[in-house]
Amino acid sequence: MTEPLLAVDHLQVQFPSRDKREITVVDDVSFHVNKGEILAIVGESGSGKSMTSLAIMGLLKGGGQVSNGSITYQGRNLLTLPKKERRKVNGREMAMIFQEPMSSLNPMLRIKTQIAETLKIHHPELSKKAIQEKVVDLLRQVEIADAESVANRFPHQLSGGMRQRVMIAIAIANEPQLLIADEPTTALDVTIQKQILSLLKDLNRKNGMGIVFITHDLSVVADIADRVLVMRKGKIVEEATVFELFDNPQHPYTIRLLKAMPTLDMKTDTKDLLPEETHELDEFEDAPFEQRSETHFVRRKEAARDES
Ligand SMILES: Nc1ncnc2c1ncn2[C@@H]1O[C@H](COP(=O)(O)OP(=O)(O)OP(=O)(O)O)[C@@H](O)[C@H]1O
Repeated sequence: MTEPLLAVDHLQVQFPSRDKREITVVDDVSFHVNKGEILAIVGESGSGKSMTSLAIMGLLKGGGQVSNGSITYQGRNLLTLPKKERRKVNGREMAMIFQEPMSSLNPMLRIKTQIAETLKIHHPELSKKAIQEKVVDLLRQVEIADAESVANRFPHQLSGGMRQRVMIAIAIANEPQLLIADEPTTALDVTIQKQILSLLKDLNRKNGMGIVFITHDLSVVADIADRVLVMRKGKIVEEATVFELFDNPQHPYTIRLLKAMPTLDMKTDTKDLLPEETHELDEFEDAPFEQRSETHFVRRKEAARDES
């Protein structure tokens, strides 16, 4: 078997508490990401998804620490890597995007300056002209039409969707093999959300970039994931391919999450739903066709069947 891109083994993350006892927020978590794969981590708020990804990136704050386990990226344990080496990994080999791009963009700097900075850190040999060209090229890669003009703007002059595209441009600037996307579409409206998902899928296909996609939204999982981890209270309760998860969920928590998701597949199975949930389902069935994200899933399933 080929070596995975990322292997997380028995990861434990703890925070100190006032009474000096440690609070465990990620508990004995093990999983891997293969090259070119999209792995979704799904679970309710507080289940430990973000803490897992921040631990991978070495970005835990507020006293949070990896207290046990290992994180191996392309054969190297990131937890024991010297600081200088570790810094080289972030941004160059793996990158992260967040729900709110404004928290990562500097409001005082033009978009071109911010993208150029990332390029310069990892490629000091590039000339000014080469960097300028690469900035525009990156904006085009994230499907920004008027790339030259956008490069000259400040973050507040862009819409939320455009800012997320800029963040993706910064993340992919040095062609990382792994992108960690923490709820990158949650703050966006449905249409823009779909465009960003489709962009990430394209980048995954074209560049073979592995993606860890963190979300609480199962319709996003159905749309984008190859494999899924379900997290609850800091632990992984289920791991499956996307098709297995939706067709044959094993853990009661996964089943509960799926039941809370209005889908066409579940249209005929409403016996376990509360009256208000059935009402929501009725409303959903009246919703425009394109809002029914499960149709993507049905299409994906058909395509996978055709391929095999
Ligand atoms: N500074 C901190 N000190 C102690 N506990 C913390 C701290 N920051 C986060 N936590 C706890 O860690 C747990 C996991 O949080 P995490 O952000 O990983 O959840 P999540 O699944 O990503 O949820 P969300 O979708 O809301 O971001 C939560 O119970 C949270 O309260």
